Amino acid sequence: MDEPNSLADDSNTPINSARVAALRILAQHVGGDLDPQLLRLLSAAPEVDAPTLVRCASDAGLRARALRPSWRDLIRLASAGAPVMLLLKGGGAALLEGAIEDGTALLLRDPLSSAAAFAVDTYRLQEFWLGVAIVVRPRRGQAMEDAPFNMRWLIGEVLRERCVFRDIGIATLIMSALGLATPLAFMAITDRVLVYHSWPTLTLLSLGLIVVFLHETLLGYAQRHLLAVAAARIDARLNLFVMARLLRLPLDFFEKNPSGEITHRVFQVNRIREFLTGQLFRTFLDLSTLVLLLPGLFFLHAGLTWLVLGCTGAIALIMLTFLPAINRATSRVVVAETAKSIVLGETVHGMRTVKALALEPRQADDWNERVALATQRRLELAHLANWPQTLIQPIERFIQVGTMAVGAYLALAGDSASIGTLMAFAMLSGRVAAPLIALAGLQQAQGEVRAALAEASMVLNQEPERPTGAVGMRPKLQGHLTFEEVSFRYPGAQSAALDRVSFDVPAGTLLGVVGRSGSGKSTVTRLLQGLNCGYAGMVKIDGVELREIDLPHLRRNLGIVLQDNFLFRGSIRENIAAGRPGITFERIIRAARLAGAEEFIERLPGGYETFIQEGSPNLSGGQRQRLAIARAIVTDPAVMILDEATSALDPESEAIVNANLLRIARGRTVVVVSHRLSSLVDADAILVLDRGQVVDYGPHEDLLRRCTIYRTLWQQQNRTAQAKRLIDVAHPAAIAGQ
Ligand SMILES: Nc1ncnc2c1ncn2[C@@H]1O[C@H](COP(=O)(O)OP(=O)(O)OP(=O)(O)O)[C@@H](O)[C@H]1O
Repeated sequence: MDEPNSLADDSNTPINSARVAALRILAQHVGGDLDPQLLRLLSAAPEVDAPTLVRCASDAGLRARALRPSWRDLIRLASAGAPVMLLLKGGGAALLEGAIEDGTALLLRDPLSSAAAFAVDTYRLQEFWLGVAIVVRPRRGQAMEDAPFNMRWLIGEVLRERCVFRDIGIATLIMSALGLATPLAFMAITDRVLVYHSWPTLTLLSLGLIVVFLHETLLGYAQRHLLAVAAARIDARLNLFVMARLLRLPLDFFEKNPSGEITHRVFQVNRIREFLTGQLFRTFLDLSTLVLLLPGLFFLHAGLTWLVLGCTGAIALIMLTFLPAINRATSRVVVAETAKSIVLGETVHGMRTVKALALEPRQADDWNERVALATQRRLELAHLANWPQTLIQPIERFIQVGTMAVGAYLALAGDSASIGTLMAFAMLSGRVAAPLIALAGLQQAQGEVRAALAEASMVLNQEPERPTGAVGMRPKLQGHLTFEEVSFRYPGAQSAALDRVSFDVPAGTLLGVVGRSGSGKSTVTRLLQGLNCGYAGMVKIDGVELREIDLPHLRRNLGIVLQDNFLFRGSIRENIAAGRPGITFERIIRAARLAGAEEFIERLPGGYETFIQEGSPNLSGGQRQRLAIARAIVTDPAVMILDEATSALDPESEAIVNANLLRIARGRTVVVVSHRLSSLVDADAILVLDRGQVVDYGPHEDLLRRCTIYRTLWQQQNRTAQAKRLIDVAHPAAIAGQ
């Protein structure tokens, strides 16, 4: 049996083999299936760290977590039989197989060998363990992942913390029992100490109260701490859930809905969570104290207790009467607030255009209008909500003060209640009424929450791009593209974007796609990326229908460059690697060189480590485009799609990209959508589309001869180019003639 250290230092196997093999074993253990292509990339990577391993497992739909467990945690994990990998120093890994019964040693196994597990104690482990463990758990049941986002689902999530809530509940009950002590002590002081001048009773009561206060303080701290922990955990889970749901939505959804509206709707989840763990939970906690307080009140004075309950019932009635109107007003506020967010999101997102077109006044007017409407709606709600509050206030005051007056009247009329009893009753009665009033108040909050839930579920309950858990085929792609009688209509569109489109492109072809605006060029590339699946006919890559192919696998094998590419915040190196695991720095440099980006990257002060801001304002359009090309080719994809990738570039940048295009195209299929036909002259074949139909397919010279649309487009562009040349020539002459 090899010592674990030797796993890391084995010079015959790649440095990451142990970690990759361990990940594969963990995934198999929980019924997962990792993409072999991804595993190959990982094996070749310079370092496979914990976040990379977690990401790979998550890519395969598994739930993985990196932990820093203590020895006791490791023993617990081993005893539970959880599939766990320990990361070793020097890049190695070991599998946690079990623990010796007395907890003095763990059983580890080499993932690269079939030899039996070996035992290590805590001291030995520290020598070669990095202190990090990866735990992989099976994906949740499909039904659970696809479960609709609704109140039931949310309550289920909240109840996952039921152990914490149980502890909080116990603390609350003890506190409410202790809370009875104060009024009872006052009662005793008034009725016994003051009446009989009893010093020993006073001392005893004082000591007792100090103990009670101490316990109350400690329990209060524990209660708030537990609640904060539970709320934070629920919050974290909700946030993960929201992102997971957002990421699985189809692109169509984001194109149809303004980003401000989506963000606003999604944020409603936080309001719902706050309600569940805040107002709702606290009300139920307070209600639970009634179990002790109500008998206490009845014990003190039954008649007055019925009076308090009667007043509380009246308050509830008032609130319920106003409830429907308040709910309607709340919905109107939510709609107005959403409309506000849309303008805000649009303005921030399109600030460049706003500035360029001097649209500030228009945006400001739009914003002012929406703010005015939202303010009006809020005022209407506040005005309406003011009524029940105004009506309730005297009843609340009566509960606090009136019961005292009624009690005094009863005492004068010969009732047996003592002054101390009345004081104790007055102190307790407020605490009984408050949760009952809050319960009625919940009804109002519930209306707001229901509106927020409807908002959030409009986004979170959208159909996903692909059914959850669907893992399709993962063939090794060569790049043979086939469209067979493909027809496609965008949802809600009047006419078809593609109409019985058929063509066949052998692997390794440089294919140009041309046509007038709206002819369906981009739609062809969208279907190839699996962005829209509701088409008729067949789209095949290497003979496999696209819908059969695993979507992440398909997209990993495609390199996409669009007209306007989004670069993320981070260094140039990170942007080219684009978070893909296993990309070496050499590959990044090679991709940058091939894309013609190397020369400008090296001139930047930080080179590959130069930081670019979101949207990359510190780069020119040409530089951004070359980076986008480098990002697309860094994984050496079988198919590259350039959709108007050079149309926004200046002639010099365009010339650089075009000069590299033939080099980039070597060994892969490249689909170039371009309005500039001159950049497609060297293409192996050109597909001419018009109104969603294939008009012709062939090399430039043939099309020029036989395809009228192509010839017209070519002549139009040549005429423009000729005119430009004439102006260039005429201009200096004109200047010279002056
Ligand atoms: N997301 C969408 N929703 C609805 N209709 C769309 C959508 N995208 C495109 N279309 C419509 O589909 C048709 C084909 O559009 P497509 O973008 O494929 O054309 P194109 O040839 O790439 O045009 P351009 O050269 O102007 O980019 C057009 O009529 C367009 O209006």
